[in-house]
Amino acid sequence: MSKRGRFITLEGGEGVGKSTNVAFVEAWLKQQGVEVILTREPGGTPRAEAIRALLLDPSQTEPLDCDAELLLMFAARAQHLAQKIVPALERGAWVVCDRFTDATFAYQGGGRGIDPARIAQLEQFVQKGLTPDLTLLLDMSPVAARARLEGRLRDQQTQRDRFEQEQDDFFQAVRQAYLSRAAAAPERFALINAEQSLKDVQATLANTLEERIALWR
Ligand SMILES: Nc1ncnc2c1ncn2[C@@H]1O[C@H](COP(=O)(O)OP(=O)(O)OP(=O)(O)O)[C@@H](O)[C@H]1O
Ligand SMILES: Cc1cn([C@H]2C[C@H](O)[C@@H](COP(=O)(O)O)O2)c(=O)[nH]c1=O
Repeated sequence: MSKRGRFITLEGGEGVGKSTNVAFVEAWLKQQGVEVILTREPGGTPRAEAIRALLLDPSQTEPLDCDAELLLMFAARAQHLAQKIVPALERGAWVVCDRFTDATFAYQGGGRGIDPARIAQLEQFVQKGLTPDLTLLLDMSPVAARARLEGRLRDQQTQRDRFEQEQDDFFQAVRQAYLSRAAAAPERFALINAEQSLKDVQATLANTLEERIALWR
């Protein structure tokens, strides 16, 4: 039987560079000879991506209830875990995921104000104890990150999704919730200053991966 793979997540607010750096982490791990599955949340499988579209769609006029939003996040996660993440880890592949449950604590907890104890109940119900081995938290000021995001939206000519339409105070609360979680679990989290140049962010990521992976050998 092959050894269980490792589960690495990237987290942070909007526009901090997760999509850019998740690809860097994948390439770095592949260079070490590891089989890597790159995925994202909400989404990662066809049915979970359908739930993502519902969650991000900015065109619906009917407001989305906060509890419904929370449950949809966990419904997508249950599908993603069952169809993709758990089978990959069990056959020994490493899974690199752009956002996971820390995003729920940050956005639905910090941003929407849902009691973290209720989120923790759903986490236990859906994940049954499965948590990431390493979480790379890309941290920067939401105001500076918004400027980056605006550039990307202009280049790609896309409109803001339902979360990207939130105001600065929402993203400040998201950032604080992420930082509190990182402070409470330093053995799992690595805090990365995302305000650096891309070259420096990626050098920090490579050093962090090297150090943390050495501890797993
Ligand atoms: N360190 C950096 N310095 C300057 N620009 C950067 C840096 N990292 C990423 N960018 C640019 O910032 C923009 C946002 O990056 P990216 O799409 O990777 O962020 P994201 O965190 O995935 O955003 P979202 O949460 O909306 O998915 C992109 O145009 C990207 O090229
Ligand atoms: C997993 C997860 C995500 N979200 C939010 C955060 C983002 O605004 C979107 C996903 O878009 P991205 O461009 O892929 O970052 O979903 C959330 O609110 N709660 C979650 O659990």
